[in-house]
Amino acid sequence: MEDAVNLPLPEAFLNFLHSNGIDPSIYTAIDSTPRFIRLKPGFEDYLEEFEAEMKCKLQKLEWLEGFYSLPHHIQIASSRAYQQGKVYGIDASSGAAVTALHISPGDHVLDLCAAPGAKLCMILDLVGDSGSVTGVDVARHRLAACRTMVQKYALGDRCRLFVADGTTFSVIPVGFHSDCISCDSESEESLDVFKEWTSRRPWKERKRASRCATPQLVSRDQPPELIYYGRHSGVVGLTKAELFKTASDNEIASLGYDKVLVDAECTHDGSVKHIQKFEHWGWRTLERRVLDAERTDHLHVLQANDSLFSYISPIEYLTGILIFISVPSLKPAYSDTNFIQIPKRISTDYEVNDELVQDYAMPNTKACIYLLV
Ligand SMILES: C[S@@+](CC[C@H](N)C(=O)[O-])C[C@H]1O[C@@H](n2cnc3c(N)ncnc32)[C@H](O)[C@@H]1O
Repeated sequence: MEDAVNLPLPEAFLNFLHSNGIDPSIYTAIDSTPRFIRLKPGFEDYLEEFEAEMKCKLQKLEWLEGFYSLPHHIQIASSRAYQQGKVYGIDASSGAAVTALHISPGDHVLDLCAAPGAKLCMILDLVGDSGSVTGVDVARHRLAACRTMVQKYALGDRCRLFVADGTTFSVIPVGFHSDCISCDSESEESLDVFKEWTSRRPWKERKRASRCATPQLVSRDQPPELIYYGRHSGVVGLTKAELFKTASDNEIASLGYDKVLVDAECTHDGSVKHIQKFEHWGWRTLERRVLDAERTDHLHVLQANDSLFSYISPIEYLTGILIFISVPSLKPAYSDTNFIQIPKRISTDYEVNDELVQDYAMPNTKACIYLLV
């Protein structure tokens, strides 16, 4: 462990790392942070072309199908394979989280913190032609980026994207509407069925976007806003009333999503990389940008809400596994609620999957995947 006193990190951050037993040098050792790509299934033959173009050799990750590690300095965004949607930039930790969900073809998956969508794309690749993925995110601008990604990789056919707060989201899975839903009223609105989605943004959405000078987060009580749906996502042909109908207490047991992913915090390779950007921006700006009390309070409310309550809403819809990802974050140091402690509140229900964590964990980082079964 490098002598912490010699590191350029702000003192408050060093104290936080120290109290959580995290080696501070991982944040300054940019050269040793691993980088990964995933090949889109079916495009394995492009590996050699990609290596030749990037002038580097990729290392296959034996424990994670389709994943390869590459030298940290390689910028994949300029490669043809990336531009043509054959290669994803995605951390191995994200891949491990998705793998832990054991997704099978045909599963209906709810991704409650979906943007920007690396895991959602991987899940879409796994659910095949009979499953579906419902992606939800509280940040409209981030979910719009997710929509772009889903379209770039031509994966949107069985996908729906909702801007909504995951703690209150209650839209039922694809395919259950015809069995259980009866419209309350045959109003004109309810007869207005969803037609095939078009990339031309409706007038209402354009107006809303133009009103938002700053990125917008929706509030808990705002109704979900559908910003994308594929042709076979189960939306086309439904009325608005059918799509947004909430299940009754009796129906809830039979209307489960097969798997639910709650990724409110970054999987840890991601969070380490975010912090490392301050090596370029200047560590002094970490104080201003991240440790600023007002800003941190806002983040804390957002994250604490996720951490504490997200699993409550989806659990009603759950027939499979809920995976809850936790990583060390800045927030505990600046709030009363310690993020790391949260799983203890649900200690009777979870299993820590140590093996998976060890496979990809960077030294001294306490990342855990909690599986609620
Ligand atoms: C770590 S990122 C998710 C990364 C994503 N799963 C991926 O693989 O690309 C966390 C996301 O959670 C979203 N989020 C935070 N609070 C939320 C909430 N209450 N409901 C829905 N989304 C939320 C944030 O807007 C952010 O996009």
